[in-house]
Amino acid sequence: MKPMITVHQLSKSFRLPQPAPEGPFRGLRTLMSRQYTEKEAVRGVSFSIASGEFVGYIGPNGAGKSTTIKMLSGILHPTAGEVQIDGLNPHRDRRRVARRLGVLFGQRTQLWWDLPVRDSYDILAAMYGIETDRKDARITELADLLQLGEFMDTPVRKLSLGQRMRADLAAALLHDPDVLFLDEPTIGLDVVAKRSIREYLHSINVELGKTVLLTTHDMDDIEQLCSRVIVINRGTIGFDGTIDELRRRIGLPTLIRVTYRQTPVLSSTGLASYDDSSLRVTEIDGHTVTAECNREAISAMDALRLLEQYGEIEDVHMEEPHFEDVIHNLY
Ligand SMILES: Nc1ncnc2c1ncn2[C@@H]1O[C@H](COP(=O)(O)OP(=O)(O)OP(=O)(O)O)[C@@H](O)[C@H]1O
Repeated sequence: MKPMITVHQLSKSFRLPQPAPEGPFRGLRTLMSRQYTEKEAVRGVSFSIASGEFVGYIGPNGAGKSTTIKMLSGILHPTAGEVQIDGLNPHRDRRRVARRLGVLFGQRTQLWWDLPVRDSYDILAAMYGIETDRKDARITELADLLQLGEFMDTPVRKLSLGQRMRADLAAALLHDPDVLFLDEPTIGLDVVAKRSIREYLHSINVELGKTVLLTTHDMDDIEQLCSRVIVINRGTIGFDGTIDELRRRIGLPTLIRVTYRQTPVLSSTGLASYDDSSLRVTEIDGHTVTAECNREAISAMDALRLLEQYGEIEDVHMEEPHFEDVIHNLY
């Protein structure tokens, strides 16, 4: 599939005034200083995203996510490297790229706070040069998809956070862009609103075929929505692949909890015989034994066969490592 977004050796450095020595008016003296330090926020980042992909762009605070997104959308000039959105350069072709891009910042709205939602769409449509007929059809379509009907005539400041996010999502989609940059679209939402936003995002990708780049600290968003994840840390890409590949790479163990019909013939001295890298018993509680299984080294079936030697198994429970824990290990 042809690439929709191409990023090649992208870098961004910020020049910061060097802090003045301790003393009175330190802040002011720092501002006046002619000495600078360079902060390399993004360092030689390269990736390519195909049309129709849904990609998570994640990393700890200060990793360089927003700086990358700002360069991708033409807001910031890179210090080095190149970006192409469907073959266009966001800095040289800013207007044309803006028509191809929809951007949602969960932390701040692009709607007019005191105006009814509908009026914000009118203003945005005028800014994008969308004709009245097309605009009306588009708003009807989006109101239907995102269920905006009940608050279309309500001022933005009176919306709940979940409603506001849906209204903002419609604003990002109004000009029918091919690519969406979503920055924390579920931030602050309760579980019900989160679920509905995730469903909308899924259908925007699957039904409308939009290419989506999602930045979030919510690992459930990533796990439920993204086919691929790119991890940035201290300005460089640490991982680019599927969620399964990421799990395998981090190699956190699967937990197997086995309940035997009788007390298993497994004493604390017996633990040692399991204690290799593939299967390690971590707890014995009455009839129940918990073991950590390294799925790279041993299959779940073989692990169970091993555990079967110690009694007749009544029940088995398996727990994959939480994605949040996987990511914690990566950061
Ligand atoms: N305009 C700026 N001037 C100076 N430094 C900046 C500027 N913008 C970002 N930085 C620095 O660049 C680094 C990357 O910041 P960025 O906002 O891209 O991180 P992030 O991954 O989006 O973080 P978060 O998850 O906290 O939003 C940080 O150290 C930040 O302080």
